[in-house]
Amino acid sequence: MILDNMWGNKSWGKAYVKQAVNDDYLRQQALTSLAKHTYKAEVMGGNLSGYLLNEYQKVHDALCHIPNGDVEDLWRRSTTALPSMFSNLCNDGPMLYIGLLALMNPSQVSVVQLAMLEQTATRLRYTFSFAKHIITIYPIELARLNNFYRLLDLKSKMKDGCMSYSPAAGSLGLSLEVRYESRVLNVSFNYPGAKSERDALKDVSFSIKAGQLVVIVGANGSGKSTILKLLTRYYDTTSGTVLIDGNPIQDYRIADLRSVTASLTQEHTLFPLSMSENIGIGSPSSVTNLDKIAQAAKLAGAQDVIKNFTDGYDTVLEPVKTAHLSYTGRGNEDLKKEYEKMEKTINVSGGEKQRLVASRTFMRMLSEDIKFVIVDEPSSALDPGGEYELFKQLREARKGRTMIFVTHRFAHLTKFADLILCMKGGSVIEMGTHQELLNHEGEYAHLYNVQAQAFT
Ligand SMILES: Nc1ncnc2c1ncn2[C@@H]1O[C@H](COP(=O)(O)OP(=O)(O)OP(=O)(O)O)[C@@H](O)[C@H]1O
Repeated sequence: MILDNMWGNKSWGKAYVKQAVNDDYLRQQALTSLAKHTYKAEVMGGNLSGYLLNEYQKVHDALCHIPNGDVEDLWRRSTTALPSMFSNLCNDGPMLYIGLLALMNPSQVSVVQLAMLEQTATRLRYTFSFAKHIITIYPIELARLNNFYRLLDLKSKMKDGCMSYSPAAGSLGLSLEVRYESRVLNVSFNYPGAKSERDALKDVSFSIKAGQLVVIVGANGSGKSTILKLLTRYYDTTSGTVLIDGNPIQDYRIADLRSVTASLTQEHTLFPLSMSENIGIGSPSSVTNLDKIAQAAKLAGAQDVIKNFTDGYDTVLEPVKTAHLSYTGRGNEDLKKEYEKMEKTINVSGGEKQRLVASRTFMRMLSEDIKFVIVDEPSSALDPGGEYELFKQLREARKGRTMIFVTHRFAHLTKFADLILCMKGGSVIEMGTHQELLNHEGEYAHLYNVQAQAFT
């Protein structure tokens, strides 16, 4: 009985399954999970922390600031009996004392004294209840909230620049629509803490004019993705300079650069949010614009994926854990079935996931003032027809913006490219157009012919 009371009230030793069904609570859990490391690149790259913090604050207010924990954790905290035993003692203790006193010496205790004592005891009980909240719940809640804010306020460790990158800041006489010009001069780079002797990039130089379509090709590990990371300032060069519109990339505010960049990489992932929010978050200011979301889904070929689910755009993907099966209930088949029914997850295939993620990038391209688009192997799970269509739509949605593709399956893309960079061992070994490089009969021609043969 005492153990039962101390360790979680009435559930001690019993088998049970519980589920949280409150929409606000579930959204709070989903938003909290976005502070995890797995989403870091996406949250940073999409400048999403402001939007997510705002959404978190809304749901936190809607829940009247109840503690943020998983369903079992919450229940235990609200029902653990030690504090309530203590507050009961406060209530009953004085009465017990007066009762004993009255038994031993009835003449010393009046009815008024009894009433006053009871009132005092009630007040004390409230005081202890409040103290219980402050002592046990509030610090935990505060720690979780702080953690959430800290994780979402993902400040880059790099020194930020102070120059804004706004449409009026163009240089080199470029038109306002196509101003994202990159020049990489004698750049070498090695990843911080990398064990390899070899630099990831070694004395690389090239120039991309605003509005060009560039394709980077080369073997695994040749440095293709690393170039994109330097051009979007996820890292600073070890030596050499990266210029954006004629200015060193370090001079610009990082958030400004991110705000004009749309990316689609293999690291992009789905969030535990609805399909529509997963797409709409590509442009937080248009997250409720369902027409635009549908247009973005269509461009990425995701509309059929969405139609497959009864709840369509409202389907919540990779939902958070909502149910709890008690330890003692694990051997109980009926309870287990009940639990599995409650905890069923929404699964999408790898290719469907890539289409949904690509919809987010299209959303960004449709709604934001994007100057630079990077695409890094976003289609490994798509069938060849799907990949061809996705690349075609991306090319067409480009509308004069600077765009860089990194892909191994480039045969249907490079003939549209203004510039191809062919990489090997961290260096750009050839650059030019498709025809120039074919005529050169070097590494690019070799890679191209290997791909072409596979389709003849
Ligand atoms: N975060 C990292 N830390 C340390 N080394 C890294 C990191 N990322 C990449 N590298 C190394 O840097 C080199 C270039 O990697 P990069 O990812 O740019 O190649 P890639 O050409 O894009 O390869 P793939 O075609 O396989 O995607 C490789 O030797 C790789 O092992």
